[in-house]
Order: sequence, then structure tokens, then C-alpha cells
Amino acid sequence: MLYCEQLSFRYQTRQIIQHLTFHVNEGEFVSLIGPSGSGKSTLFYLIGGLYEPEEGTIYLEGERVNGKRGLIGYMPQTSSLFPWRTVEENIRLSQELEGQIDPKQIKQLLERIGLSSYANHFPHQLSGGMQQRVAFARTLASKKKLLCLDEPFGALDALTRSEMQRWLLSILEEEKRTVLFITHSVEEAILLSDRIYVLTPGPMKVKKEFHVPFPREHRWDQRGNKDFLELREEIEAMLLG
Ligand SMILES: Nc1ncnc2c1ncn2[C@@H]1O[C@H](COP(=O)(O)OP(=O)(O)OP(=O)(O)O)[C@@H](O)[C@H]1O
Repeated sequence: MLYCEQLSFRYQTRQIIQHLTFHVNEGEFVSLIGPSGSGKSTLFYLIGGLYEPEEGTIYLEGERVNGKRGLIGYMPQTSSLFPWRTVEENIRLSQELEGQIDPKQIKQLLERIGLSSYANHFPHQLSGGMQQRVAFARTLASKKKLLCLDEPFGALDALTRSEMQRWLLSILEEEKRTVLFITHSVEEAILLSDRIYVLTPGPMKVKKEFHVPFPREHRWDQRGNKDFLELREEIEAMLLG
């Protein structure tokens, strides 16, 4: 689905990404973990075509997409809902931009995120978790196959975050999209992902790739298990260098 080959990028004279190579298979959930400020959001800007890499190639479904916009679903760290638009109007936005409004799908998405009765509410009338669900529904409404989610649960409290992780997986069971996910939480990455890339601090490149070996449906119950904790410790040690 996505193959980034030997990407390099700099802001002015500062090298942010250097020879970064990684891939995401169709239907996979892949997480990126790296130190704060290492360049993860910048990588999403490159994949989304906002910036062009200085060197290297980004392939989406086999096609070179350096600098091409509008091909991925993107959800930023904060929900970025438009405060003057209702929940339904916010979800509809990506379809409006694509010029193809599908009222039936919007209705289904509202049901799927459990917010049908909030369709005409405004963002400030919702909790943080509800706002993130609306932002995610807006990303899903765009029908893009690859979803790039930039630390979507970072601002939520622990309980809401845990609910949202389970909720995200249940939605993806039905929606079958491919996800590239940025998180600072090693536990969250293990709970959600098929594979995890640990990244180096600037300039950013892949330090190590981990496959998560546990069946997804049992992961929440296995959080205290020896194998789970060992993997978590190994990734944390890798992050600390
Ligand atoms: N437009 C810009 N011009 C110059 N430097 C920038 C610009 N945007 C970001 N940076 C710098 O590039 C580095 C990487 O930023 P980026 O936001 O990609 O990191 P990140 O890994 O996503 O951080 P975090 O995990 O804290 O969200 C940071 O040091 C940041 O200050």
C-alpha cells in the first residue's frame, strides 16, 4: 500500500529525515514510535504531499506520489473540527471537498461512532473523546484506503484513551482500511499494531522494526503477561537508546 524508499528531508539547513525506508502492507496497522520532535509529523506531511522529499521516493499502491496531495486520509493530533459546523457538517466536509456527498454513508458513520443523536450539535458541546470520534469519522468519510493518524488519542485521559483504542479497532474490523499511526505510547502501539517501527532522533530513520506476535482480540487481557511486558521493555529500551 505504502512504500517510502530512502526518504530525506530538511527544514532550511536542519536535516530532519535521513534515508528513511519503511513500508505498510494493505490492511495492516503499523505504528511509528520515536522521540518528540524527531520528525514524525513531518513524515506525514511528506506522505500527504504538503512537502516534497529532498531525496527518495514515496509509492502509494505502486505509484510514485512525491508532492501529490489528496491521496491519503489524515487525522492530526488535535481534532481540528470547525467550531461553526455541526457534527454532521464536519463529517461531511471531506466529501464536500471531493465533490461527492453520500448522505447514506454519513448517516452510517454517525451510527458507527455512536453519535447519531449529536448530529446537530456543535464541537464545543462534545467531550474530547467524542470530538476525536467525529474527526476520525471525517477521515473515514473521505474513502481513502490509507489513513495516517497522528497521535489521535494523545490529549485524552487514560480511561477515554483505552475506550478509544478498542473503539478504533472495532471500527477498523468493519471498515478494512490500512493505518499508519503515530504514538508516544509503547503499550498503545503493541495493543493496536501488526508492526511497529522504532525511529531514531534527528535525523530520523528506522532503528528497529518489531512484529507484534499476539492475537489482537486477546491483547487487552495479556497486558500483564510476561511476553507482553518483555516486548514493551525491549521497545522502551530501544527508544531510550
Ligand atoms: N516549518 C518548519 N520549519 C522549521 N522547522 C520545523 C518546521 N516544522 C517542524 N520543524 C521542526 O522539525 C522537527 C520535527 O518536527 P515534527 O513536528 O515533525 O516532529 P514530531 O516527531 O512529530 O514531534 P512530536 O512527537 O513532538 O509531535 C522539530 O524540531 C520541529 O521544531
